[in-house]
Amino acid sequence: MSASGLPASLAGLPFAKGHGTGNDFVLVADPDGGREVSAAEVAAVCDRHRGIGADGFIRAVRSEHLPEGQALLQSDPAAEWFMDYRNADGSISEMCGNGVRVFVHFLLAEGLVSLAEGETLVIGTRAGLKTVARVDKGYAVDMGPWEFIHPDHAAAKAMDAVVNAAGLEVPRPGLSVSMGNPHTVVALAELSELAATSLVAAPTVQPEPEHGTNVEFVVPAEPLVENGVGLLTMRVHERGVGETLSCGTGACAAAVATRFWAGRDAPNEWAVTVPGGVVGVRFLTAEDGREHVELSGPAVLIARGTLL
Ligand SMILES: N[C@@H](CCC[C@H](N)C(=O)O)C(=O)O
Repeated sequence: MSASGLPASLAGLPFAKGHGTGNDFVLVADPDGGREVSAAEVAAVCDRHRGIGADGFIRAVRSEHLPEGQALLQSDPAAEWFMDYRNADGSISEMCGNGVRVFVHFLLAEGLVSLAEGETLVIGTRAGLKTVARVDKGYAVDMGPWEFIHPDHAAAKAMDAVVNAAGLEVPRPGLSVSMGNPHTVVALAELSELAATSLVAAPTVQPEPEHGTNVEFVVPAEPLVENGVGLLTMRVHERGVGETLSCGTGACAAAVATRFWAGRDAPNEWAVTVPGGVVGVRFLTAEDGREHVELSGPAVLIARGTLL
């Protein structure tokens, strides 16, 4: 332990702090992959009282230095950089939608990549390759295809989980969706019900996806669609964190579930309002012929520093 109270192993480590719609991250550049971080180190840095404070910790490593990255380089040699993502408690997550935008913003600010208007950057993640472009108000990320988590999910079955949280009058039906990482989405009828739901403790989900789940409570607007865009308000309890101001993969899962519930005439474009702002979600047919989900939103860096 150093005098700062942080693990002594972290002393002298340069970092940046950033966020995407209030979902905040500590970012560290480790191009040669020599600076593995432990769960205890991540938890200490992300501690909001004794550390820098963040929902997640992101290490930028050249893909060639990680086994997961090497595998991705075989399918796309352009995937030079890998986003090594940890939740605030130190656990690993496969993917972070807000994080990947902030990650690219960080790589640009550090001069590690360039990304001109009209160009794209391919990033390696534990949920596969993600293609990122600059857009008007930030970055757009091709998040790849979505999937139902429960393999026995029948297309006719609108719900496949029962979710409970403090403040709900009765347990609610939910739908579990993978965006590379797990989500369970619950629709509520009223904004007042959303406000009354307590996310201090993790909601219970039955059956719970094998590796736990992030839980999104959504209130579809009435009317649902304005100028061709579906409108949702969402709060989220993130696996490995707690309630956060935003979750990019969660917003994608929320749009997937609500579009599924709304049926054939539901729009392909969505605006998801979270406590920290608004993110955009679009459904596109990609070059591989499959439906992909695109997430767009801002990315901000607020500070650079050195851990003591
Ligand atoms: N906030 C992220 C998701 C981060 C990972 C999540 N907590 C998990 O464990 O899967 C996002 O913006 O997608």
